[in-house]
Amino acid sequence: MSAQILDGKATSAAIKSDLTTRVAALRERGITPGLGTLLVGDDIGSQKYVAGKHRDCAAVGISSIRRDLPADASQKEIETAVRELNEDPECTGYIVQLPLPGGIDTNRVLELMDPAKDADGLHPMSLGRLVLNEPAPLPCTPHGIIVLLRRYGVEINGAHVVVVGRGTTVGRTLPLLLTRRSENATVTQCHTGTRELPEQLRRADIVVSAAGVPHLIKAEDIKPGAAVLDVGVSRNSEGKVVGDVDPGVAEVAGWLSPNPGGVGPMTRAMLLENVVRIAEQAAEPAS
Ligand SMILES: Nc1nc2c(c(=O)[nH]1)N[C@@H](CN(C=O)c1ccc(C(=O)N[C@@H](CCC(=O)O)C(=O)O)cc1)CN2
Repeated sequence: MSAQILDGKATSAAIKSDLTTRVAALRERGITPGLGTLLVGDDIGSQKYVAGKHRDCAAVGISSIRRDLPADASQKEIETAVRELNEDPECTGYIVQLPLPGGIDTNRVLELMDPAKDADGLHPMSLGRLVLNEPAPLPCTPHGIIVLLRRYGVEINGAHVVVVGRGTTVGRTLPLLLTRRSENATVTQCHTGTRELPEQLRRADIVVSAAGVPHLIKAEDIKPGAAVLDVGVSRNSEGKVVGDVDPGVAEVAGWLSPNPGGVGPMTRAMLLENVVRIAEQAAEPAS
């Protein structure tokens, strides 16, 4: 058996094509959505991701606002850039690329963002609204995972999902989305401190690994036919991405997201979706 590939590249291309139409409709009404990014430092991965986000914007007709600061930028300089993005009328939604350099108070930076411009769903107000089941921009990677599973007809309703990882962008937030009534999954959250991880994995219908530990997830720990999504990013000595999932998993799983080419492109597509939705909502405020 060989797993069906959950192709994030192809799926995100289809989503971007729909978004192009929605952006054109906004532009016809004189509204130009603009994505702002704040990137601090010279981490190769973060630079690549931000560059990719702006390429995507150009492809769908969203305008781009880039603020890049050096790795030694102070807390105050970063906060000033956030305030400028809050005030910039051309920037209708923005993100602070994570992680920020060591020594920076990330939560303080995120708290300063205008929640009405939160394109990442990571502002404390958005996260609180998600917990409370209120409408909010959804965090891009978890949302992308759910859209990818749905596009390939993987049953989420009633599934037992094991999420490996406890970071804000995936591990903490994905269980919040999966346990909504609309998804109705049962979630076990694991992390690098979990004892007996293989036993947990073997019970899963869907495994999502975002631990950042190369080849942590082995074929012998996967239930035959399960869906496995690889969100882990480590880099080898040539700078190439190495995922959390061992290549042998392809022989046991029913579905597998490649890495690269799986969840990453979906993350970018969901960011565009948030930017477009924020602009549409601002154009037609709820009565
Ligand atoms: N503010 C945020 N910071 C970070 C987030 C986030 O959602 N918001 N998530 C990750 C990084 N990330 C988005 O910013 C991201 C990761 C991966 C990709 C992607 O397209 N990856 C490609 C491979 C690219 C490569 O070779 O490195 C793929 O998987 O095919 C896009 C965005 C942490 N920070």
